[in-house]
Amino acid sequence: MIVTVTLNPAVDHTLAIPDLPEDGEIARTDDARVDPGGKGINVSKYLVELDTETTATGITGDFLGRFVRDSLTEQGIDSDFVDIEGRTRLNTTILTDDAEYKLNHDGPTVDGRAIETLLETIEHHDPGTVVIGGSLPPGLGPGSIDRIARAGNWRTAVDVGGTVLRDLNASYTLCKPNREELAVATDRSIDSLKDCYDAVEQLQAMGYDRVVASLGADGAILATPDDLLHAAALETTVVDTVGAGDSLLAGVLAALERGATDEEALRAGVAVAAQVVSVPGTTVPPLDDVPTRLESVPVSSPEPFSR
Ligand SMILES: O=P(O)(O)OC[C@@]1(O)O[C@H](CO)[C@@H](O)[C@@H]1O
Repeated sequence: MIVTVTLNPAVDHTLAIPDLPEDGEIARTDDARVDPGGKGINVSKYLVELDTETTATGITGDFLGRFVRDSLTEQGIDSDFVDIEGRTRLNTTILTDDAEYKLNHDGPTVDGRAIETLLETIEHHDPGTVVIGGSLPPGLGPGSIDRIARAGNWRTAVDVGGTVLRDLNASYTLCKPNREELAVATDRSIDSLKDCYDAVEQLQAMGYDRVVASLGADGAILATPDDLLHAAALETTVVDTVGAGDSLLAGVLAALERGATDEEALRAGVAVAAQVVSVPGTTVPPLDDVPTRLESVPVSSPEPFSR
């Protein structure tokens, strides 16, 4: 069973307008939606659609926190959050005809004591894997992620920012950087796939057993202690990319949880992400046809890196 931890959840507000308004103008639209979000929560949403047992936990507060919890319950997603006095944030995505703007709030200040309550919650669910996803709210540092990773006999996977990836010290079974996070975590400029492979190997040397790198139109990489695999992205109509990395991670984890090979897991992740980018916000599209799409994901082992 996979417990996801979102230390800084969000209500995701997604609005579509043809163009951004000029200074002083009002743009009006009836094309808007709100979803419970934050990276760990999204992973749980996709895991449930992939028939994988999961509970979402983390730290919520006030009426937006209530919205997150109630919406997950309505969507049939098990959750068990620690409630604090501060207010869960509202993150906004504006989709215009030719661009995607994402505005993320810092979130409420969280006291380190909330982490101790959170640990009891995680332990209560007895997870095999804990996935910690998203930014740290003000008041918490990377040490709180290490604290969760070290607290139990579970595997810990992280989907966190580049500087946090660099600063973590506990043992991690997997991390999921995007291109920018790869660059920051390894202090490299990333201009080519070869740069990505080098950065991924550097992250493994830093102690992450497996690295799943989400590279947008360039597909994804899965590096394990034995293999380095690259999958090209599937052709799809992209509505927006919010949640793409979370769905890649969920697809990989769900497949590994079922005992799939690394290559099958990478194919599954890429197939799931292709479905998710074709719907707005962090809406969960039907994912039951993923098994039929696996063979269409082109996977290769980059020659100079074959292990
Ligand atoms: O500010 P963070 O925690 O890095 O990212 C939060 C967020 O942008 O990530 C998710 C998509 O991956 C959204 O649901 C959410 O709004």
